[in-house]
Amino acid sequence: MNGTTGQTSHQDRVWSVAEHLDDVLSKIRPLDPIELQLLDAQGCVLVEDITVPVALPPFDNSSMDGYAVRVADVAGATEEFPAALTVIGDVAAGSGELPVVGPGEAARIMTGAPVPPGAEAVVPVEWTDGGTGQGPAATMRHASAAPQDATGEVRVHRPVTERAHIRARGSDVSAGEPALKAGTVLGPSQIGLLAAIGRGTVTVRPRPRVVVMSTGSELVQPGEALGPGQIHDSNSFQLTAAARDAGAIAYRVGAVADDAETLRATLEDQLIRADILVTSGGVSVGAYDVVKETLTDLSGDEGLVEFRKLAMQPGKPQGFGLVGPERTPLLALPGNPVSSYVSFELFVRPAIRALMGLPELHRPTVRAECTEAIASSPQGKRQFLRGSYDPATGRVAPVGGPGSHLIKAMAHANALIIVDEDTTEVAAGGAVDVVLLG
Ligand SMILES: Nc1nc2c(c(=O)[nH]1)N[C@H]1C(S)=C(S)[C@@H](COP(=O)(O)OP(=O)(O)OC[C@H]3O[C@@H](n4cnc5c(N)ncnc54)[C@H](O)[C@@H]3O)O[C@H]1N2
Ligand code: MOO
Repeated sequence: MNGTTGQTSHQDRVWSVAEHLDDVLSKIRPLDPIELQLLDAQGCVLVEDITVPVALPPFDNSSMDGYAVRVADVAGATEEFPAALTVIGDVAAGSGELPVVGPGEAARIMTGAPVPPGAEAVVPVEWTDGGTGQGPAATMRHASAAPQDATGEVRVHRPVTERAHIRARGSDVSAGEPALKAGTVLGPSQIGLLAAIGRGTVTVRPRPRVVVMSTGSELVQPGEALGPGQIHDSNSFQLTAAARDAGAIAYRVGAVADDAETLRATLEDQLIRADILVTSGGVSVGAYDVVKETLTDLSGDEGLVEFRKLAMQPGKPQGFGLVGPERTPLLALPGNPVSSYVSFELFVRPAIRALMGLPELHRPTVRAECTEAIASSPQGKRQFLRGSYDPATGRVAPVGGPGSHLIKAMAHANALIIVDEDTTEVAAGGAVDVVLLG
């Protein structure tokens, strides 16, 4: 499919960052919705409108630990001249059988417990003697230590108005009202609301499964000793972490050697569990750049991956296409560690978020004052330098140089400083756009 002629023309063309991103996003469709348990749906986009089935709160209940009383019984009460009421029992949260509060009576009631019939208000325990016959109570005595407090007499020191300290049925939300609209991203509070209205499952777009595969015969798993010429595989760890951070379920495949057959077989194996495939390395012009070699040669049935040059630094060589029977998106990122991470941020992260159907695909970008001069930036390329952004001052300081092997500087940065295509230098104090990495 992607024969020599097509390949040559693509090689000639230099793509802008925006063109490559548009091409990637134009080929990504949100994943089909599925029904998930509430906690599994965290961070996902709801695809159904949810209506409240029953009012919240479902019944009138107390907002205080105290005594459920009749208003007239405590009118004019003071500490000096308290209203003495007969305690007829306890109403704890979860109580099903409620005592009826008659004239001159009170029921001891706990926060969240249903207001018993006959009661018109709740007096907080601090406004009473707590049944001790002493001064104002600071707290109730535990039922296990003082079971007698559920009966006997309580002295109330202050009057209450009708409905005081009662949370009315439906005061939060009434039955039939919309709870959440389709398109809502489910954060902790939305999950809390769904649970409160009794939803155990919801229909959402699922988290994409991202398979991350690094390539390179020089790569050794961290924790293992290095031989001559070897380095530890850091990209697959960084990219897997980045995929999780973007909201995906990420699977890291150990580094694949620079061997076309192994790579092809590994890809075939991994397709089954991937909504998106990410490779690092092997996309440049070297003799062992096996990702490019293997994926350029896919038969039409297997899909099509294009390799292209971007007007960008780092991240010049990139591959993108759809592979396998499901035409799974594959992004082949350059192997230099900073290049692969910056490429992930710019292209893979938005793709993951598009698969999730999220409304905002991109990291926030702000305008910032650059604390140091940027002496030279390549003409015609969009450069992404690592930076440390201080939201308090709105200033960003470059961290490390432009080299795409500078792993430590990346780890000490929280932002990418954009030096656009037409800018070759930035004076100290000059304004730059900054991508906040969060
Ligand atoms: N003659 C040319 N050489 C190169 C060009 C070019 O245009 N002409 N482009 C350079 C640019 S820009 C980049 S970026 C890299 C991309 O190279 P590859 O994608 O083929 O990556 P590799 O050659 O496999 O590795 C590059 C570099 O990164 C290290 N690496 C790779 N994988 C990992 C990993 N998982 N963990 C840590 N480090 C990794 C690898 O050892 C190399 O040092 O090509 C330039 N060359
Ligand atoms: O463009 Mo490469 O990505 O500098 O290192």
